[in-house]
Amino acid sequence: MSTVSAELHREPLTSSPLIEVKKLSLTYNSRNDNLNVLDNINLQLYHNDFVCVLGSSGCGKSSLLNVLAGFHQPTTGEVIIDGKKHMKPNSDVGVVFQHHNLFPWLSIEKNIEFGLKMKSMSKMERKKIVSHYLNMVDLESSAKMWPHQLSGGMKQRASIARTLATDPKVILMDEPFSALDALTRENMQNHLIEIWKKTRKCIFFITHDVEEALLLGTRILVMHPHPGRIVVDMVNPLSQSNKSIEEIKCLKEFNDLRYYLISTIRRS
Ligand SMILES: Nc1ncnc2c1ncn2[C@@H]1O[C@H](COP(=O)(O)OP(=O)(O)OP(=O)(O)O)[C@@H](O)[C@H]1O
Repeated sequence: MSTVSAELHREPLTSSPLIEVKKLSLTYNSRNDNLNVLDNINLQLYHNDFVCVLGSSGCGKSSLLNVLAGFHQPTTGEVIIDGKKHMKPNSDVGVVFQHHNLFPWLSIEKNIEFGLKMKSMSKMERKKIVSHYLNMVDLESSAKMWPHQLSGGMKQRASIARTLATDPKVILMDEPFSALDALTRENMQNHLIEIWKKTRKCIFFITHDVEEALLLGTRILVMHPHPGRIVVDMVNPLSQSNKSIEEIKCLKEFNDLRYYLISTIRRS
């Protein structure tokens, strides 16, 4: 690596972590085999963090996300969210998957409203929140449409709005744009940056795309496999830039970091 300095993440002086992962390991047990997928993961996530997670296929990224979501229990160690041990899925944690999981029998606005009904909110409150998030993801004119009438990018925007509407403390995203064409993907990246700037939600975002991580993340993690572990946890110096995506891609620093991250992933 030439000019790039991959600093370790430094704790912000002002806040305590929103999420703490302590000495976490995960083993999948099957009849014939035990697969040690995650080993000694220690991680702190803060309010305002946009953490992008990179690593070769099978290194355990989704397994880590599943533990953070509460879908899997760690074999050892623990996940603490806002001071409480996290044991099962709850409204503190929102998840956006690679393929949207909108209910096909509900309109877009009803999909976004769904989680709010679960929270027993008044109709007026629900209407206000749905309208706010429809506006944030630029889908006001599609409010009455059904999921099958929307493009792939619009469906993912609706999924993000539905997740945001319930006001989770953290949003976990598992390759949310990987099924989209290049142009839509770039559009979605711009949307997500804008949403993050407005909400400053803690986002944990898995991607295979090093450029995407550099364009979106305030922090970048790289995992290596066998067993899955974090080998890089760095602040992304490009996240402070006010430049456009196109301008950032032309920077020497962008290309140096890209080269550094790709070679680190390849070394696994
Ligand atoms: N439910 C499960 N039971 C048994 N093994 C599993 C299970 N889920 C994942 N694995 C295995 O755990 C390892 C890590 O898988 P995981 O999906 O977490 O990796 P990943 O880094 O997200 O991969 P990809 O980038 O290809 O999505 C793989 O060897 C996978 O086969």
